Amino acid sequence: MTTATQEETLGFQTEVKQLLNLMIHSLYSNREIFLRELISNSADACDKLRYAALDNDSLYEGDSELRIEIEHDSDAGTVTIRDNGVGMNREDVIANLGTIARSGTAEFLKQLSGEQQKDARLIGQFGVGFYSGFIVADEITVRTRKAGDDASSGVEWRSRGEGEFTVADVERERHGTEIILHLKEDAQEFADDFRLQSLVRKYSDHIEVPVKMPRTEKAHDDDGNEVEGSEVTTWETVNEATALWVRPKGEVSDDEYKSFFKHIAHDFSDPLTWSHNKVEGKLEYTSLLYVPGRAPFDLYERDGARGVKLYVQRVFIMDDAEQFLPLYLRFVKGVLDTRDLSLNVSRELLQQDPKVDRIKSALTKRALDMLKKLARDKEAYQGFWNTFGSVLKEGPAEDSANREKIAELLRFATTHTDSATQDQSLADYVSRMQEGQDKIYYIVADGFNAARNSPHLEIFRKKGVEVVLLHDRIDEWLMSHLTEFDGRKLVDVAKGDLDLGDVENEDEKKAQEETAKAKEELVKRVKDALGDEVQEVRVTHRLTDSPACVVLPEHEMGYQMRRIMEAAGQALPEVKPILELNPEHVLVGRLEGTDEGFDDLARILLDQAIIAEGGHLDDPAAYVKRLNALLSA
Ligand SMILES: Nc1ncnc2c1ncn2[C@@H]1O[C@H](COP(=O)(O)OP(=O)(O)OP(=O)(O)O)[C@@H](O)[C@H]1O
Repeated sequence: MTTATQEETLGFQTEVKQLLNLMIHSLYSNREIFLRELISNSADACDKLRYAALDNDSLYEGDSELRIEIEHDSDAGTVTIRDNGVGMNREDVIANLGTIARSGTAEFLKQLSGEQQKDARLIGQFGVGFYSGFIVADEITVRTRKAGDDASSGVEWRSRGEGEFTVADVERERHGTEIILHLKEDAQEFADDFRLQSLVRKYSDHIEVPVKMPRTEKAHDDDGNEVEGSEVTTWETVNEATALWVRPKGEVSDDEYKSFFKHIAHDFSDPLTWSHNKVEGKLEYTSLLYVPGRAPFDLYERDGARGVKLYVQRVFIMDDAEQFLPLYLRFVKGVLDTRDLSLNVSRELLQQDPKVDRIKSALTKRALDMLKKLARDKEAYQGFWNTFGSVLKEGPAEDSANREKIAELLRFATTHTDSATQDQSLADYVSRMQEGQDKIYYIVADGFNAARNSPHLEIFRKKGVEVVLLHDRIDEWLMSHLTEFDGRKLVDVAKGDLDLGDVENEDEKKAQEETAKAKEELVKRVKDALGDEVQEVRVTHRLTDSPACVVLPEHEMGYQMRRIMEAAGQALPEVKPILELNPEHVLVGRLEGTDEGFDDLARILLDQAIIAEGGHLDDPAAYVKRLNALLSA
């Protein structure tokens, strides 16, 4: 008998209430996942107990055969999931089953719209865990006791999922957790042996902890009739119950790999690809790495979950061991099982162990190779790139040792396709380079159209020289660390002097020099008119349609990065642009012939060039006034 004392009723945290509401509604057609989620939690609880018991055997309380039991009562309409894992005390229960302690949750919930399909996708990204029980149950009872505590420290938690829950102290002989789902009227189908067994096989086959279900048999008399009262119940293991990564590759089916991914990543959708490796020799480890099909909700959260599930000789040590993969591969999920670390390893110890670095560098290579293989399938890779490309772009800055490998995996929009889709590799670009071209050209702007229509591209389009079009926030940062590819320099077309190499012939170069000479007087007048608004004025041949453009010195921080840093509150020293004039343009010709109003026209050309660059004018009203005066003259 359990006598409940110290009963108190508490409210769910607001986020839990919101999540419950939306989840029940939007996951209706995915209802069966509740079982996978609850089994996953139980398996984690068993893993945690095994780990804690390494130091203190008595935590097993004489019951070291870790297992999960599932039973149902079709008359009562209940399904029970029970484990002899680590269990929870009262405090744990209130914290774990009453709140969501992940940062970014509130923002995530704001994105949910009430539109079923969209929300189901988003909630899948978030991971619903324990609360998914309420998709099929209108009441849940949890009974639990922390391993090692007294039998009197059991806790009972009850809730109808409607905003509050009740906790009470109960006597509990067994440690571990029991979750009783009181099925909703329309979910009674789950109180069925066959249904439950097939769900366990479908979702939880590869979990190392055995999942057991009871089988009751009755004896039969000589006439073949069942003998009353002769029932014998045995607990049969329903799942395969061996750790999937331990099995040889050839024996694991794609479906098994996929469902294992869903277990470790708490993801609803299939992974894009995976890589399973057993390494022997100096380092000994088995790794199974996955690229998910979609981004988790906290991909850009500073403290978002990342890293692999770490095992030492098959014993679970920790989730999210972030020391084994670089930050730019934070989307990779997986398992690492090694003999090279001690079972007592902690997060702090991981940071000091040189073997960790060696494994990290090996796993990084594996992950990059896995992406390289994936890239052979253009369509699948595009899916990957659209989801995780901007994270991979952090790579060259973070991991200079693998810079070239990462560079091969990058995809860009370029003037070759003139489309915003980032689907061209640098190798594609190099294969199309013009005769005499020895550099890879790129432009960085705030948006795709600003990049594509930048005046800086005019000469490149005229000469048929391809330019990489960059506009992601990270792009300028990326390019500041990616200065070469395949022996070719990467050059920002909006910085420094224009150098088209041998794409221009000697005659053209000579003609340009002559024009520059002929315009020396004009250049000087413009510089005098603009004063220290600009650091230099010169004529250019990079323009065909525009009268002028602004250029930055070669090693200056670009406009995009400046704007991002300024928006983040960083004070930067002011930088004056170089104004370049197109000597062929009619407005420049007109400027040359102007005396009165020269300063205003020169100023208009400068302001326009800044606007075309995506920049902001210091005094936009003055610009409009000057322009209007000119238009109405
Ligand atoms: N069977 C269980 N035994 C012990 N603790 C449990 C059990 N089920 C849940 N918990 C505790 O409750 C916490 C919350 O569970 P929940 O499923 O909501 O989230 P999670 O497992 O941490 O995250 P997610 O499932 O999204 O990865 C768990 O982290 C764990 O500490």
